[in-house]
Amino acid sequence: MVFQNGHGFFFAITNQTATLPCIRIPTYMQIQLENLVPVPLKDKILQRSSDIWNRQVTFTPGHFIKIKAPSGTGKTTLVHYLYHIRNDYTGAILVNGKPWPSYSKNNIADIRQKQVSVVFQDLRIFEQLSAQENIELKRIMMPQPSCTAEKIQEMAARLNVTHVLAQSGRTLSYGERQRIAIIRALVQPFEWLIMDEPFSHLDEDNAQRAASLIAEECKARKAGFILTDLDHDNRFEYDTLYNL
Ligand SMILES: Nc1ncnc2c1ncn2[C@@H]1O[C@H](COP(=O)(O)OP(=O)(O)OP(=O)(O)O)[C@@H](O)[C@H]1O
Repeated sequence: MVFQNGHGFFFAITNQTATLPCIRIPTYMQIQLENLVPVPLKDKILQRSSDIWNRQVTFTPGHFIKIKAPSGTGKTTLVHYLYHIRNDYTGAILVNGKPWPSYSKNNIADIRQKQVSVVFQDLRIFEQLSAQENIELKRIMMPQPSCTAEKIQEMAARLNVTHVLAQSGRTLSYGERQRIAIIRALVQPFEWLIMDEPFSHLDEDNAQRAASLIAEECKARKAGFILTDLDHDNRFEYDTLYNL
C-alpha cells in the first residue's frame, strides 16, 4: 500500500516490518531566512530582540504562520522582501535552498504565478478597472486558469462584496478593496500566501468570513500562509507565532 504524508512524501507499507520511503515527489516551496537584516532598520533592529531579524528561520510548508509586531517595526518591509520586490537587506532569503537574487526574472515570475500569492498592505487595486476586472485580470493571466468565474462569484458572496463587483476600483471603500484583494490572491495556485495586515480595514464579522475562506483555500491546496499583524488574534489556528 502507498500513501502520502502532509509534505509530499510517499511511503510504502509492505507485509514486512520495514517501512521505507519509495517515491519522492517535489516538496512544497521552502522559505528560509539567514540572518536577514534590513539595511535602513539595522540600528533599530539590533537594539532589540526579534524572532525573525538576524536569525536562522525556516518556515514550515503548510503551516499557518503569524508574525506580530508594533507599527513601524518592518512588517511591510519583510513582506516585500519575501515576495522579492525589495532587497535592501543583509543576510539571505533562501527559496528552495537558493537566494532570491539567484533566480532569473522568468523563474521569479513563474514562482509568483504558481507558488506564492500575496495581499499587500496597500492592496494595489487598479482604479481604472472594476472590482470584478481586478480579480479576473489575475485569473486570465494564469497559463491555465485554476479558478472558475462561478468560484469568484461564490467567494464574493461569502465576503459580502457581490454588490460592488461592477463598481470602479476608484470608488471602492478600503474594506471593499481589502476583500477584493483577498479574493484576487485566492484565484491563483499557491503554496504560500503572504498577507500584510489583511484585515486592517474590516469589521470583525467580515474579518472572520475572510479568515474562514483563506483557511479553506489554504487547506484545499495544502498551502501555508505568512500573515503579519499588529496584535494577537484567534481568527486562525496558527501553527507558529513570531514576534518581529
Ligand atoms: N525604503 C526605505 N528606506 C528607509 N526606511 C524605510 C524604507 N521603507 C520603510 N522604512 C522605514 O522602516 C520602518 C518600517 O517600515 P514598515 O512599513 O516595514 O513597517 P510596518 O511594521 O509595516 O509598519 P505599519 O504597521 O505602520 O504598517 C519605518 O520606520 C519606515 O519609515
